[in-house]
Amino acid sequence: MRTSWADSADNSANGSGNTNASACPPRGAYVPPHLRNRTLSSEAPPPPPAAHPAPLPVNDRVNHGGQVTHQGGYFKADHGRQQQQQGYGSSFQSGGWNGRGVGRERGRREVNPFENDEAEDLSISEQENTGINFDAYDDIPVETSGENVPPPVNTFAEIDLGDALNQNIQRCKYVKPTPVQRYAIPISLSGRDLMACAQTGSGKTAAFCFPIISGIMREQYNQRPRVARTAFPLALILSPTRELSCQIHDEAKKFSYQTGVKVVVAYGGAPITQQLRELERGVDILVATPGRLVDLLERARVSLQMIRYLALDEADRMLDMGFEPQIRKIVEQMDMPPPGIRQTLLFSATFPKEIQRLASDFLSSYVFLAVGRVGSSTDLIAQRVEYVLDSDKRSHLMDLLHAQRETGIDGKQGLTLVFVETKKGADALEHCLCVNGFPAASIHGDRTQQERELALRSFKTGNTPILVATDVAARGLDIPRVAHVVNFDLPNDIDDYVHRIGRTGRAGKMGLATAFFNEGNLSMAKPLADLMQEANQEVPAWLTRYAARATYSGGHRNRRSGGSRFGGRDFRKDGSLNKGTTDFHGGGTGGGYGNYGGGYGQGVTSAWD
Ligand SMILES: Nc1ncnc2c1ncn2[C@@H]1O[C@H](COP(=O)(O)OP(=O)(O)OP(=O)(O)O)[C@@H](O)[C@H]1O
Repeated sequence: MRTSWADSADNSANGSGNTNASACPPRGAYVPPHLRNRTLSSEAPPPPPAAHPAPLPVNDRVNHGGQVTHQGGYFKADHGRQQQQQGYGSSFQSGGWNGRGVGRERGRREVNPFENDEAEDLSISEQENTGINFDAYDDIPVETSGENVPPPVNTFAEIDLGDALNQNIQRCKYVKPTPVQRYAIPISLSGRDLMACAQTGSGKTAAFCFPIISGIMREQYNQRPRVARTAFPLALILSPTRELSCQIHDEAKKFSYQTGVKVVVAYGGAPITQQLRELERGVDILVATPGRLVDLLERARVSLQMIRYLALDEADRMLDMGFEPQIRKIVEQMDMPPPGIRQTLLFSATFPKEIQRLASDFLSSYVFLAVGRVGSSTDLIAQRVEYVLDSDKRSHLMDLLHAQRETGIDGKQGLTLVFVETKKGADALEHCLCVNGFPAASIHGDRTQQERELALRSFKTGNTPILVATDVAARGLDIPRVAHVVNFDLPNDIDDYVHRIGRTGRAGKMGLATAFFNEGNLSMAKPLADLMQEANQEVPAWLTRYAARATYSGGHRNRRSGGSRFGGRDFRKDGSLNKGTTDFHGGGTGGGYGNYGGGYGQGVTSAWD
């Protein structure tokens, strides 16, 4: 009989299990708490040096040539920009598309992307999406700004996305739109540019995919240039990591099944020949990482001249110092139509003002949408912070993992994602966990793409229920059953923390996030304490003292200094750029929101590829 990993930890501690355990250095040799006779040093954090007395932290192109009308149950937009593009008709036939072959991808039988879902135990797949707790969203504050913002919808039925897409929404078991979808879909369908900031795990992928797919279905794009071996996609979706691009591709394929809209993915680390072959077979929506796309553009295998929709997922990350030059090259220096001709959709859970300012170069008379409280730190994610010395982190982590054996979800072991700062640190921790009987895999930028995919698959399936990761896995990844996120090493930036913990507590489900804090994380004390307080989490008194100390010593440089009720605030409202109007929706009690930090601190880019 196969024993569980926690059992094998017990066995190894008893000397009967893992023979590799002896290979681990003495500090790494794990002894479960019940077999030990000592208390953890981390349980009683040393008080910080006397702090200065300090108060405790308290708890436009609007009408771009067309009117948006609400006709017969769906939004119709007379996009002025479409008329500027040659060859774009607009005879949307509800439920079908123009000249697109149902069930065929340019002569090939279309693979049913729902096949695996249907083969799965129905009760599980039902739980995944229809089990979403929409009540958790009732009290969510929403802010829109910009001129003539189209009104939100309450149901998918209110917007005619087309029969084929509607069927796919049903196949996905999406019963009603999430808050970001309620607002973003009508805004995008009306043809407006959009900067959307909404909590992690709240359904942003569908929020930008549905309008793109529906738009392509509804219009005729039959006059694409014919240049041998060059692909002319109509939509480009960029994301910062290979894994996220693959995930968006998988989702987009489900949403576009039998619509005739063809989705292709291109990302680095994988052989380019296969991707070229796919592109040659035709592409409507290209999902890509920036590096591989630049390669394809330079080889003239892709032209952006027909791009009608540009979406940046994790847009703040895409426009920070690591990626901005590549993004500018793709968007501004190649042959992509300018803002106002193409429609641009930017999505993230975090949007620092400095990045908003950069992003506005890519947009035309856009709507800003903020949904939900800061980042993902809603009540759905229970946040804990523990004082743990660097030297105690491994044994403390193993204690947490050991304790989890007792608290499986629905009789199943939940998955645990452990974030570390460096690639070497990831390797070392994975090794230590494995030799101590905790089946772990790791993922970081020094791994081959094959190794990365293998690790992710093994984690998703529960074969290795622990994944040690750098920030390469911090954003966007939607892995069901991630019950616990451990910040073994805290990031230097509170926004990175928001994205990391957002790998749990997704789509209305509960999750747990534990952070190990020590003197090395002083700059995170105040933003972390503020964030936890805003999310109604218990802030340990010692963290409050560190936060006060950090404030007084000037150690706090994080960008979200003021705290905010929203994941971001429209930077246009701060200065002379404020031409639009602002609407607030829902959100329960008042309290307004403070400044969204401003300033853009240097991000840690080393863990990214
Ligand atoms: N309307 C809906 N009803 C039920 N489930 C939904 C709905 N929309 C999306 N989901 C599910 O919610 C989960 C999270 O969605 P998604 O990955 O798009 O979140 P996100 O907002 O992009 O998160 P992140 O900020 O981490 O990238 C997915 O499993 C998705 O299938």
